Amino acid sequence: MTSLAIAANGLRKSYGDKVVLDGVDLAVPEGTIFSLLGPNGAGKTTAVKILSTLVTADGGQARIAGHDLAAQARAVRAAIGVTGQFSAVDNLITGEENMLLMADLHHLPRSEGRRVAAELLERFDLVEAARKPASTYSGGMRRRLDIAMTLVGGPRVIFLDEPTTGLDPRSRHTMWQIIRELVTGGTTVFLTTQYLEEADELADRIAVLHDGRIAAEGSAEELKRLVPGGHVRLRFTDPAAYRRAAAALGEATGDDASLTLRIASDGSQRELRSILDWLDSAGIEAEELTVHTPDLDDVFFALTGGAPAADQPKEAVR
Ligand SMILES: Nc1ncnc2c1ncn2[C@@H]1O[C@H](COP(=O)(O)OP(=O)(O)OP(=O)(O)O)[C@@H](O)[C@H]1O
Repeated sequence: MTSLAIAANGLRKSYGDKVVLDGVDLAVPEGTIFSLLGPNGAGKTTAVKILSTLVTADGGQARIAGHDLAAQARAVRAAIGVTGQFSAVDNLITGEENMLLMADLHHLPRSEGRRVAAELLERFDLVEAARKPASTYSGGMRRRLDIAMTLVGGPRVIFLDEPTTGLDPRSRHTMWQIIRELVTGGTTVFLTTQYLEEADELADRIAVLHDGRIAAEGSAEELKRLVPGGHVRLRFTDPAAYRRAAAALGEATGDDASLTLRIASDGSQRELRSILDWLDSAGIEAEELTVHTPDLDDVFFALTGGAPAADQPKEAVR
């Protein structure tokens, strides 16, 4: 049986009369990436602060890496690393000095500290910048240094609070690669993000935080199955072909202006084949066939009651 790196029950937190967390349960198996997804102000950072012992919950319990959050806070702190909005990087000193300072904080012997720092600077592609002040680093370099510093203590659970917010696409992809590599060594990653795409890319399991509660939880695929919205779209250039298809396909919704038909479908090979077979046998030629499968945007907006996602085809098959 896989054990849980994070197990939380009924976490509550209010600031004044604002309820931020209203009974949050979490179960994160060891060696996996878990993503807590939510819009600005949903309470993601508050959850990270509670689970990393920085803030005390008003109610509920949690065990992190097997240690009770309230009774064994020191053991929890020794087992975790936290990076994110509250970066530990000191701008006035170099990247290497930041690393060595971290090694000192973890009471590593000097030679061991140097070895670990060099290894991590190399791993995070910071060797060239190592002797430069951190103030000269780009946003992506600073995040990499931040994570490298967190790894000095060999944490079993890492909290990454919005690790890619504000990064350009290239740095974001580098960060994703780093996060994936973290779990291959057995580390557990608890990631908060506002980016659905990021959760979809990285997370084994995703929880959507809304109104202080977990509105839904599951793998990206499981969450996508929660919302309807999958369809196939046929676009015609010949109005006569469009009308014939519309008349024959009773269940399709038509848009006369764009000569487009929309047919509810799960996008499976079987359903696509039957649509194509039907078109062939009726001698109707569609200009274009596109498949729209629900994505995390659809899930997120369905759960949080926002505006529906732009109705864009995600995958063209012909
Ligand atoms: N120390 C505090 N005192 C008062 N209110 C707070 C405090 N910390 C957070 N809040 C409030 O709690 C709510 C949740 O904040 P939190 O930072 O956890 O959200 P978040 O989901 O991490 O959002 P973001 O994506 O903007 O970081 C917000 O309304 C915030 O204003």
